[in-house]
Amino acid sequence: MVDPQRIRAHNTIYAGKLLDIFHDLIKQRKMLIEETGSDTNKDMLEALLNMSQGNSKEKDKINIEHLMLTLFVAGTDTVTSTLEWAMTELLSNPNIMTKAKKELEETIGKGNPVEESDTARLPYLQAILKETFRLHPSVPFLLPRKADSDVEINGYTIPKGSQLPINVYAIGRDSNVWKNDTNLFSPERFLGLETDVRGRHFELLPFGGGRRICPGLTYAMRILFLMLGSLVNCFDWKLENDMKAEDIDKEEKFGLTLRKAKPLRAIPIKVNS
Ligand code: HEM
Repeated sequence: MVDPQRIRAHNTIYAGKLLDIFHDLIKQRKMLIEETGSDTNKDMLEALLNMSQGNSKEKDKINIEHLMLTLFVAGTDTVTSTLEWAMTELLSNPNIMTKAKKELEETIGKGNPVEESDTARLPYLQAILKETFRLHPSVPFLLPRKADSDVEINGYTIPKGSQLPINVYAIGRDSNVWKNDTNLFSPERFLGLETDVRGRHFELLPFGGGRRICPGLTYAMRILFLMLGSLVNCFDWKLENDMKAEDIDKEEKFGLTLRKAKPLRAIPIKVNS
C-alpha cells in the first residue's frame, strides 16, 4: 500500500487508543440498557445496537467499534481544519471578511445565526468555502485508485494494477486550470461558476468522486456553512497582541489532514443584533 505521507504508519497506535475508547463507550451503553431496560440517548449508537440484536455479538461489537472509528477519524479533523483555514483566510484578508459580513447582514440581519434555509441566499459565503477547499483541501491526496487496465493519459502509460494517488492539493493550485494568481485567496473566482464540490468537476475534488466519494459530504457542507456563517455574522474578530493581518502564519502541516502548522488564535467580540 502506497503511504506517501507515512500516515498509515503513524496512525496505527492512535487508532488502537481510539478503539479502546469506543470499546468502553459501547460497554457503558450496553450496561445502561441492561440496567434501565431502555436507551434514552436515541442516537446512532442506539440504532446500531438495535440493528445488531440477534447477530453474532462479538462480530457486531467489533464492526460497531470500527464504524465509530472511521466516522470519528474521517469526520472531525476534516471539518475543523477546513473551518480553521477559512477563518485564517478571512482574517488575513479583511476586505473579504467585510464583504462576507455585508452579505450576511443584508440577507439575514447582523448578529443572527445562519440557518440551513439561508444557503442559497448566501453565494459569497459559498464561494468562500469553495475557495478554502481549493487552496486548503483537508484531504490533500484522495484514497488511492487502482488502474483496471492499461491506460494512457497525456502520453504516459499507466500499467494495469498501478496504484494512483490523486493529488487534489496540486490540482487546486494548477495554473493550467485556475486563472489569475493560483495562490491568491479569491472567492470571486467562483462567483457565477457552476463548479461545485460534489465530484462532478475534476478541478475541485475536496470530497473525492465516484464510488468512493466522501459519504459525509452533505453533512460536512451543511455544518461548515452554518458554523462559518455564524462565526462571521455573530462576532467581530481581533488578532492577538495587535498582530497584523498579513503576519498570520499560513504554514501547512501534512498529516491525516492538511492542518495549519500553528493553530489560529483570534479573539471573538460578540456583535449586537
Ligand atoms: C470538510 C469535511 C470533509 C472532507 C473535506 C472530506 C473528504 C473526504 C475525502 C477526500 C475522502 C476520500 C474520497 C475519495 O477518495 O474519492 C473521504 C472519505 C470518507 N469520508 Fe470524508 N470528508 C469530510 C467530512 C466527513 C464527515 C463529516 C464524515 C462522516 C461523519 C466523513 C466520512 C468519510 C468516510 C467514511 C470516508 C471513506 C469512504 C470510503 O472509503 O468509501 N467525511 N472524505
